[in-house]
Amino acid sequence: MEIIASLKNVNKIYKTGDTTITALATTNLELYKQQLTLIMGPSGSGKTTLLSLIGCVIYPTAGEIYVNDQLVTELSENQLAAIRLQKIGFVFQHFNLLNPLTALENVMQPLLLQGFSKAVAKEKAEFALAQVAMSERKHNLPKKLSGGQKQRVAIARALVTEAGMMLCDEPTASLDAKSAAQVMENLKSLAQTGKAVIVVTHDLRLRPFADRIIYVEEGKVSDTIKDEENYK
Ligand SMILES: Nc1ncnc2c1ncn2[C@@H]1O[C@H](COP(=O)(O)OP(=O)(O)OP(=O)(O)O)[C@@H](O)[C@H]1O
Repeated sequence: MEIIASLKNVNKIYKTGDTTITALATTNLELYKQQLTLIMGPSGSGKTTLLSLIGCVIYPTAGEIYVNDQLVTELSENQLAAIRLQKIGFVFQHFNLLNPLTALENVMQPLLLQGFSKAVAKEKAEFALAQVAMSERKHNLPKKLSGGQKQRVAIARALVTEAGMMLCDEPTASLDAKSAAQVMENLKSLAQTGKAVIVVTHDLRLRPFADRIIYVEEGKVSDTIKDEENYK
């Protein structure tokens, strides 16, 4: 299996006043292409911190992070922003679509930011929308779409740049069970096309969709669950 990102002796410690919070204890981890990896854990356990580190959103307190064999922890904020735009797709719980724009225009946005022409952006955006079965709704504004449909547009927007890695923070938390299953099926088939799809969730019902599950409990990463009672 091909590695897309790795963490070597990485930790993240927050200091506010007199208190020190170890959001992520020292972690060694490799993430792979062509896999849907679930990062699971109770509220406040460090899942978003781990995802933000992998996604080049925050710097670790110590350790090294590699994305596509590039040591990203030595890069500047601007260089990290460029990596996020080109190499990583983000999907959030609340979709974060731009309301005045149609589904198609929303998906074109990251490509226009990257400097693609409108014609090329449109062609690529239409292909991405087809991958999540949203072609028929491409001219709809977000307010005319259901929650599940909005999330599929958000997934198309995350994959349109041909990012190798898709990072999803609670992508199904606002959805009913049927829409959540459809979104997870979409993400799973994207993993099968070669992408590394990494999904943070506290919803244990999503486990059947995963190729791999990583548990984060009290800032510690492991491949086994300690106490299911803490997950809600
Ligand atoms: N910017 C910050 N400053 C101080 N403490 C922080 C910061 N970000 C996170 N923390 C703390 O680090 C710990 C881990 O937070 P994190 O958001 O990673 O957990 P989580 O598992 O994603 O939680 P949830 O499921 O509730 O989103 C928590 O104790 C949190 O309060």
